[in-house]
Amino acid sequence: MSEHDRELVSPEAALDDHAVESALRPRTLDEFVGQDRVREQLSLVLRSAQQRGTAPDHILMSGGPGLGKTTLAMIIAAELGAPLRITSGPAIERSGDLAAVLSTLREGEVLFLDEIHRMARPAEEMLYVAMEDFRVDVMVGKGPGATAIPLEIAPFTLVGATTRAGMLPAPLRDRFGFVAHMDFYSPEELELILHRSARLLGIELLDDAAAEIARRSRGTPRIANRLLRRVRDYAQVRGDGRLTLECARAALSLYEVDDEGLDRLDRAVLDALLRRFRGGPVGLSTLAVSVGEEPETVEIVAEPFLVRAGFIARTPRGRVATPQAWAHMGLTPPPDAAFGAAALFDPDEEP
Ligand SMILES: Nc1ncnc2c1ncn2[C@@H]1O[C@H](COP(=O)(O)OP(=O)(O)OP(=O)(O)O)[C@@H](O)[C@H]1O
Repeated sequence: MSEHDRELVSPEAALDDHAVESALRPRTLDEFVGQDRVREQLSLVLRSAQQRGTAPDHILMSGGPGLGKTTLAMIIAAELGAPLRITSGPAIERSGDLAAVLSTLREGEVLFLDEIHRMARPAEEMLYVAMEDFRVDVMVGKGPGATAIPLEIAPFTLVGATTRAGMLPAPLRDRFGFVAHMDFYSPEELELILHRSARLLGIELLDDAAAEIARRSRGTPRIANRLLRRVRDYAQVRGDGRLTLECARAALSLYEVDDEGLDRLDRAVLDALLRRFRGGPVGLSTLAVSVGEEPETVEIVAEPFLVRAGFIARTPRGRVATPQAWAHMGLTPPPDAAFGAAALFDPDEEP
């Protein structure tokens, strides 16, 4: 897959998208579309803390890329009227990196720690203490003579985000008072998001075009907004600027987003699963190698949607294609295809 293709269909943010993405971010909980349960729960956590005049509990958000975790972190800070500090797990390579952030927090500040599961282990331990006791133990000296000097820090609210809640060590997970599970968005919710974005970008988006783009956006607002921009390009260059159903269909097929919203990576995964592994069961790493991707990319970017859309089932023996996958790819399953194993599907189980 070329970089260009990946940029179009991947839920990961591409660099030049950031300016537009931040312009399109909802600023308040009321403007935030969908995730109704999370919104309601979060609103209670925030309001009650405000009434008590204390910092709210630490908040963990789990969910795939592009579902709105960063947006929600910004909204949390805005709703609390608190400053926001943003960092990420990979940026914290040593506990000293974390100590530098924690010791400069202001009272009530919201610290957004993206990809929290990728933080260095020693820093994790420092974070436990900071979250619970608002203290960091700064190590002075080395070897047997090293001493820990406790340093008080201002009470703050940690907002952690992860694509893999299951990978967080239990002691860290347990220190969050509230865990928000972000799910894929329904096509109706994505339509609302698209209309809102079109309004902000000054684009004339017709209802049936919005429905078409929403249906093909893999349940992900970031993808919906990105496809909207590509359909806009098409309408501008080849049409009269209005985003009609015809424009949407033509542009999406040009960019190889299929009827179900599957992109090149999704189709490569399905193709390998069906043709090479006769529908499975096959392990995730083997599947990833056969499409030339990291297992993490297949697991986080492609698989959740393929499972959700009913093309793949995760079974204790590996990934299995469903009859719907064979039909979608226009292939006939062999007589011994392992559909039966799909009955063992348990969404919480990691084969
Ligand atoms: N509920 C929503 N309503 C409207 N727009 C949304 C919503 N959620 C996300 N978006 C849009 O999608 C884009 C991506 O969202 P965001 O950056 O918050 O995702 P994320 O989950 O933090 O992804 P990543 O983990 O990859 O950074 C934002 O620019 C925002 O415009």
